[in-house]
Amino acid sequence: MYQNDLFLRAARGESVERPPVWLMRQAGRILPQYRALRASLSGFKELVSSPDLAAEVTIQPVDELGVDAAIIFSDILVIPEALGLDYTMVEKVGPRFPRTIRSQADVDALRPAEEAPAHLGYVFDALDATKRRLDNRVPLIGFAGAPWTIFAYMVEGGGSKTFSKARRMLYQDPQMSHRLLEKITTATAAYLKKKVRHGADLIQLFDSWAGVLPPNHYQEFSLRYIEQLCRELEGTPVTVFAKDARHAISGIGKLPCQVVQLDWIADVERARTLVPGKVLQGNMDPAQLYAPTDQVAEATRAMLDRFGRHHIANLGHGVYPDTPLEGVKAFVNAVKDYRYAD
Ligand SMILES: Cc1c2[nH]c(c1CCC(=O)O)Cc1[nH]c(c(CCC(=O)O)c1C)Cc1[nH]c(c(CCC(=O)O)c1C)Cc1[nH]c(c(C)c1CCC(=O)O)C2
Repeated sequence: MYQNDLFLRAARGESVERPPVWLMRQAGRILPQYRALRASLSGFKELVSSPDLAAEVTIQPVDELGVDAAIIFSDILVIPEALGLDYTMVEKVGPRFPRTIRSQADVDALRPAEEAPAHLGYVFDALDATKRRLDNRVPLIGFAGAPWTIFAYMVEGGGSKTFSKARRMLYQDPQMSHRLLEKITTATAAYLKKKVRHGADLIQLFDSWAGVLPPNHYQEFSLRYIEQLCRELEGTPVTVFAKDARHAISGIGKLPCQVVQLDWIADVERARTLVPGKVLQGNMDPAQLYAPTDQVAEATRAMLDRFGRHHIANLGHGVYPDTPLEGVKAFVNAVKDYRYAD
């Protein structure tokens, strides 16, 4: 079906000749083509909501870097927006929500979860345009935020070091917290199923703020909703990324998902033991790509040796926007030149 299906074969746990490679945030400011297009637009949201432009930047890293998978250009924050909570993307600051969730009345004022996909037509159109233009060269990854991470943005109103407003709500009103998480989960499940119908071959769930929750709260307010999403997506491979959640790894190992993304702090040997039978994705330190290119290549080979088989090469988090393109290419090419020993 695909000219290059290495990524999907590896994600299904098949034995492949070398690990596939792609980078989180590969469609973005590391590419001069992206920066040029972005400069001609009013902002990030115009790019996200214009299907042809989103398709164009989705494919740029496939052409420029030769990665083994494309990831649809979008953002995890389209879900709160579809639920009726608008955000703005402030240059050099990040996302800001002018209105946040503070009470049950705020939760009730959101749109019904079932209606969310009807407000996300531009994402499905972007998937359609991307599939046409990719012309079966490589598979396409769809994604969403994990419910806890979306909850954190909706309550906090933006990024935060501590997410103390969001965490306070878990202690002060666990019932209401669950109602909001249920709503986010229902909307996300409907959205992701529709992404699959529009050609997403694998779904990655980003729990970027997993690391601020203690183990009991991670189980109660995050993992169970991720598990629900994995179950609803049965038949489609799912990758789970719980960033900075060292304690969560054994719980994630029990999820009905196929791939587990590791951050760059993670201990690969420990993860192998605690996540038996799953494919691991990751986990080069994004800062490693600032090094001279021969060192990048050497560090990449060392990482591939450490993981062994059943691995998808990636960074431990999104590529930093000011990473030199030579460093990114040295990483991708070192993986593509690698062969498993046996
Ligand atoms: C937390 C989170 C967000 N968005 C996302 C996450 C989870 C991953 C992670 O932990 O980083 C996910 C995301 N955001 C974006 C993608 C596109 C696909 C890809 O990986 O290439 C993906 C997968 C585009 C984007 N999303 C954003 C950009 C930069 C906007 C620009 O070009 O001006 C891109 C390319 C903006 C964004 N979006 C978000 C933040 C905090 C920011 C600001 C930080 C920044 O500027 O890099 C929310």
